[in-house]
Amino acid sequence: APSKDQLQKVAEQAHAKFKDDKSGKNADYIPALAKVPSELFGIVIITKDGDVIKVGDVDTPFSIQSCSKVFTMCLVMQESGDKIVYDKVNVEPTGEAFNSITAIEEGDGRADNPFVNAGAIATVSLIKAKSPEERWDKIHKTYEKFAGSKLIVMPDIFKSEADTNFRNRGIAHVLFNSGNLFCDPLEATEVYTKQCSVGVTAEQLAVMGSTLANGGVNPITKEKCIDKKYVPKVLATMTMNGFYDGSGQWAWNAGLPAKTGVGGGIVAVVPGELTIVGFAPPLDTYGNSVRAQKAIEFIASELDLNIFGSTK
Ligand SMILES: NC(=O)CC[C@H](N)C(=O)O
Repeated sequence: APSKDQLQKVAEQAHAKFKDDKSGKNADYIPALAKVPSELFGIVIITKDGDVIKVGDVDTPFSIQSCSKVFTMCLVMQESGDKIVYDKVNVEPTGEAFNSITAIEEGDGRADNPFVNAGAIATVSLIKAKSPEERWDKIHKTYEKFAGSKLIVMPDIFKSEADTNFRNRGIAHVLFNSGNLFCDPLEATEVYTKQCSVGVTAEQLAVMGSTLANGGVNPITKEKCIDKKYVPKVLATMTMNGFYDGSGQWAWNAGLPAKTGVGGGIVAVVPGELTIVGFAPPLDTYGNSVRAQKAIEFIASELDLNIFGSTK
């Protein structure tokens, strides 16, 4: 495994190499995301032993967005087992955009996988809860356990998305209509929107990822967040679906399970070793952060971390 000094050096190189890269564009379909400063750029690496390497804007909270989908999947697996996700949501790539409705209709009516919006909303609906408050509370507590710190919903982001999320409300209703959503559709959408609006720093997101790199145990707090036996399923799902219709290109370039969010975060996992988080708001056409991708690809390549084998 690379030493702490090596990790620090390569993280600094990645930051220097890509910090002036202006390509991509902030998400603007959620109006509040368009206003986040585009130049923000942070990189964090956390090892399974709890070593923390930080470069750049690592203390600025940003909305977790779709990186959250990983941890809600973990909650449902921990609560009800892995089979429920496989059976009720499915685990197949759609080859379509993250907010596709066509993908649901072209398949068998299920949401396809937990990391597109349809699948994430369906996953939220699988949480055992008697009220929206309880559903949200379980998610919130799960994320805080994975992060080992207090997390709050960013009010401006939540309001902005809740006021404009008509497409996600539509997706929830399409799923409900075919028997593939398991609570009230507006409740599922509202709780999903809240989970996407949780604010995390790059460091907090990295602690969340490091818990998956460490077999489900948070390496900082030592708390168990998910059974070890479920972690490979989560990482497999990240590998296949973490970047939506850009997942093939990511696997080719980085060779790491990872999940992106339209807030600009990407959390990547080297199983059994470490996590790498990149944060930079401008996105490519798939909705994945440009600089975070480049930084993680660079670090993975320099340190030869590709899970499929050495690329040297
Ligand atoms: N890809 C994403 O990060 C999308 C999350 C966002 N909250 C949405 O539902 O559209």
